[in-house]
Amino acid sequence: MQIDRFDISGPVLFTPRRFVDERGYFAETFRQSVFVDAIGEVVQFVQDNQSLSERKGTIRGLHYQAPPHAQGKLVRCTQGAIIDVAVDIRSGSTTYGQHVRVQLSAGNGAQLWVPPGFLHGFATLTDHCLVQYKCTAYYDADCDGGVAWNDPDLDIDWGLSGTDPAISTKDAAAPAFGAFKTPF
Ligand SMILES: Cc1cn([C@H]2C[C@H](O)[C@@H](COP(=O)(O)OP(=O)(O)O[C@H]3O[C@@H](C)C(=O)[C@@H](O)[C@H]3O)O2)c(=O)[nH]c1=O
Repeated sequence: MQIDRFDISGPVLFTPRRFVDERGYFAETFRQSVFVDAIGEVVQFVQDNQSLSERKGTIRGLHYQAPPHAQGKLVRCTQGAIIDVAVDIRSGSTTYGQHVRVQLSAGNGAQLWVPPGFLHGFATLTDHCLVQYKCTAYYDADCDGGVAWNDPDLDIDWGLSGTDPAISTKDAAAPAFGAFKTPF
């Protein structure tokens, strides 16, 4: 397992080793001991999610779930490719408002750990994009929140270069980052 860190503390990129042979490959996609060692704490995943985005240029985000139901997420793309983004919204963090941005794809097998205290979102770079993620807390609609994906203060490059993005009604109505009060 290759483990990469960022200038922003918290998020970690995991890239499982692939054992390639004439059949294809084998990979351990999750190993608790390696994961716990890398993030420096014990967490329990209680929910697995999967979303299919039919078209390239779909954006889901930026989302968070507020305490007491805050979620850490381990995100991967198992069909197609995405730009995955985690924005630091931890009060008092020296990197508050800054983000980590990675490409996750079926090809690279990489997985991003998005800890509690981060907004999360992704943009699909291909049609028929399948994204799967493990969560450390159950979904709770009352704690669900978001921030505008295209907020100029966040200045996120979603890698869409002019493509008109497909956005949910909920995400299109999300508040600006400046109007948002972090619950973390
Ligand atoms: C996230 C979620 C949604 N739902 C329901 C609520 C709603 O009717 C429907 C679609 O929900 P959404 O529009 O919020 O789905 P989506 O926009 O895909 O939301 C997801 O986006 C990514 C970026 C994340 O980080 C996730 O945590 C989650 O917020 O599914 C659940 O039942 N359980 C869940 O865990």
